[in-house]
Amino acid sequence: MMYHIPGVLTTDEVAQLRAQLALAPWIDGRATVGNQGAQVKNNQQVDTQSELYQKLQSAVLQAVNQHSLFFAAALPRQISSPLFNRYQQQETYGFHVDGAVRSHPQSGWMRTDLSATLFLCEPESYDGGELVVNDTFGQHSVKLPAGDLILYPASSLHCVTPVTRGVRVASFMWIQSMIRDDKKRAMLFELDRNIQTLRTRHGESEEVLSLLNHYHNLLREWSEI
Ligand SMILES: O=C(O)CCC(=O)C(=O)O
Ligand SMILES: [Fe+2]
Repeated sequence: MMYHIPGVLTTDEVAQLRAQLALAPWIDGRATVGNQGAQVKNNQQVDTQSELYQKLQSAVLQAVNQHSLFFAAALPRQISSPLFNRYQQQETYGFHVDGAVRSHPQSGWMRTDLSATLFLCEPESYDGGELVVNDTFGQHSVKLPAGDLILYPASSLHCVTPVTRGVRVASFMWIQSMIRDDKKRAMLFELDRNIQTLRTRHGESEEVLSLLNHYHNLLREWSEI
C-alpha cells in the first residue's frame, strides 16, 4: 500500500529548507549505497558529515514526527536520519532494492519496513524525476507537490526516472514500524481513518468508543516495541 501524506512541510518551511540546502555540501549519492545500487545510482546527496546536515535532518524529522496522518499510516517505531538528494541534467536512480537493515544513531540497528520521499520542489519546475514503485498491483508513478510525502513498502523495487529539465530535490528516509506486516498495518490505518470520520460526522457514541477499543486491542496484539 502507498500513502500520500500531504502538508508535512508548509510552503514557507519548504522555502527555508531549500535556501539552506543551496548552501549545503553535496557529494556523489553513491556514498551511501551498496554494490547493486551504486551501479544504477546517479545523483547527489548532502554530506552527512557536515554540521548543516545535522540541523536540516532534525528539522525534517521533527516535521514528520508531528504529522498525525504520517503517524497513523506508518505507526513508526524508528525513523532513520532523513537524507537529502538532488537530481538534474538526466540524473536518475534505476530500479534498486533498499537495504533491509540499516544502522541507526540511537538503537544501533533498524529494519526498513517503509520508505518515504518528501518532495521539496514543485512538480511543474522539473520534468522527469518520477518515483516509480512496483508492487503486486502494478507500477505506480509518483510526483507530489513540494512539502508532501509518499510512504511505500521498502520491500518494493523502485526507481527515479531521469530529470530532463530543472532540478528535483527531496528528502528521503526509512521507517521501522511497530506493525511489521503491511496488510495488518493497512487494516489498522483503515480502521483508524473510519473511526475518525465517524467521530467527526456523528460525534462521540458508544459504538465509536467500542471501535476505538477494538483498534487499540489490535494494536496491542500486533505491535512489536
Ligand atoms: O529520490 C527518491 O525519491 C528515492 C530515493 C531512493 O530510492 C533511495 O535513495 O534509495
Ligand atoms: Fe531506494
